[in-house]
Amino acid sequence: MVWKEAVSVLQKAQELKEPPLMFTVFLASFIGLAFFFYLISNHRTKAWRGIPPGTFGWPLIGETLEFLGCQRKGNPRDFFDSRTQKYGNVFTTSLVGHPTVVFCSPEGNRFLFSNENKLVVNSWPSSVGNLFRSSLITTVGDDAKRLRRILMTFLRPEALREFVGRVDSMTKRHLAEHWIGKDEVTALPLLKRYTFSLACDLFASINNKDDLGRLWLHFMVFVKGVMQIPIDLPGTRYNKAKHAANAIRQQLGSIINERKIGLEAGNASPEQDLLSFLLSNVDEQGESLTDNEIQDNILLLLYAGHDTSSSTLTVLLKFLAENPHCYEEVLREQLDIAGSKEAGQLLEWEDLQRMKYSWRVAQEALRLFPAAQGSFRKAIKEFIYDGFTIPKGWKMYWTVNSTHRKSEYFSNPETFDPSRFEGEGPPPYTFVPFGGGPRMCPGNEFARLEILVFLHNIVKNCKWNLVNPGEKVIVDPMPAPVNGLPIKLVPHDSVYI
Ligand code: HEM
Repeated sequence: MVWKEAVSVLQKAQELKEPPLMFTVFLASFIGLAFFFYLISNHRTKAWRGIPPGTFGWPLIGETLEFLGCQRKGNPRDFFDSRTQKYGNVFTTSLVGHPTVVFCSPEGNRFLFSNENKLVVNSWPSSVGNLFRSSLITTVGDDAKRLRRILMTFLRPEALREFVGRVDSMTKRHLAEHWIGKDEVTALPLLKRYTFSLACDLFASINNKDDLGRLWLHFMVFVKGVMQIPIDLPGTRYNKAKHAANAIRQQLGSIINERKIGLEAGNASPEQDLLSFLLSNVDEQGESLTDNEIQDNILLLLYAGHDTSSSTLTVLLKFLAENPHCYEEVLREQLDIAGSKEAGQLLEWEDLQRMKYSWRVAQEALRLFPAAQGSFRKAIKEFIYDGFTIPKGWKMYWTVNSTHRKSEYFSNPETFDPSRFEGEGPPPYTFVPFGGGPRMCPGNEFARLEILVFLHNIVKNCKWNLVNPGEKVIVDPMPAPVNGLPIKLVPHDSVYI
């Protein structure tokens, strides 16, 4: 943003015939200071004894712009590959204002996942912390364990199995409204709408069109500001996200108040959605979540839960169009399941367990285009890893981009091949789309549910062809085809919906 502002001042000055003196002084000072700090910061890595090699980049912003830039160009691995070639599988950089050590190997993943609360704790950039306040993502140690236990009462398979039929009927409605009977659709925006509506319904029974629409508008602004340098000035993505988060909290606050009344009067059920679960559940100390904690955690789950699944479904549709033999195999599996059901009978949890090939296809999509790129940790004490010192307080980052497309772990890594997940599957800690250890994604079963139910219903109805074969996929912040994946729908002769 600092650059953007400097460039816009520069453009304004260029419109004048002669640059004003103040501007010249400002620009010279800016460049001079930036260069001075750049030199200092590049030396700083050498000032610490025994830390992994690397550079800190620019003052404040470090190497964040290059890190984000590689993602937006569709090549998130470039940032890591260029550094691991120079420095090895563990290197130092500076991201979002912090010195950060990046771990780039299955051993590094295992180390970070298994040392949570012993040597490291979860630690997102302050932009994320400020936006999500008291939610799971910003808490560590016993507080995180407590929150996770409470959230898992809803997200664990035993609870989710009760919601499969509801997800199936919502999916059928969504397809009938937006896909079936259309010649051409753009997949990504529709899938975002699908996963967002599903999450709103299952988390807080928000299904009225006006409420959903209002929440959606705020959410689109919010999502863009989460992984940004936290410059809180009017007009920055981060500042807009803060305002959007407040509006979302307000909307959730009213729903919480209404629900409390409904639960007391017996007009709402304690099992109807996540919100009811949270209002009705107490931990072992007999405490339940405060209203603020509920708002923050629902905001987090809506954020973590809808863009990730819609991104995965979109790339999945792309791969199935590009690999007709995989599509045919998924269709065969899903028609087998459909054939075993009575007319009008909805899917059940046991049906999902039979979708083995379809899930391998989804895993292969998650290998090639993982929805989340990695996550941050912080050292709670100084320790040695692989002969290097990691100072107390420093950040660490693990990333899917260091293993998912490496030929050491995946033969022909660029080829879409779901069969690699047969049998024992990939070596441990190489395929990590949901992370691992105590901070592993708590929504993985929920994501599997949405993805498989959608796949079941779409393949039963149609095939599809890409309007733009070879459409590039960028990562901003999730993988997304640049044009949102327009596809031509080709209905089957018989309709199975
Ligand atoms: C394809 C879909 C998804 C992918 C690839 C994914 C991936 C991830 C990853 C990599 C993490 C970070 C783990 C770490 O810090 O080491 C994470 C965290 C998280 N995810 Fe997911 N996720 C998905 C869907 C969901 C869904 C559907 C939900 C909610 C229902 C969800 C909720 C969360 C939450 C709350 C966290 C923070 C956990 C913590 O800090 O302890 N995710 N996810």
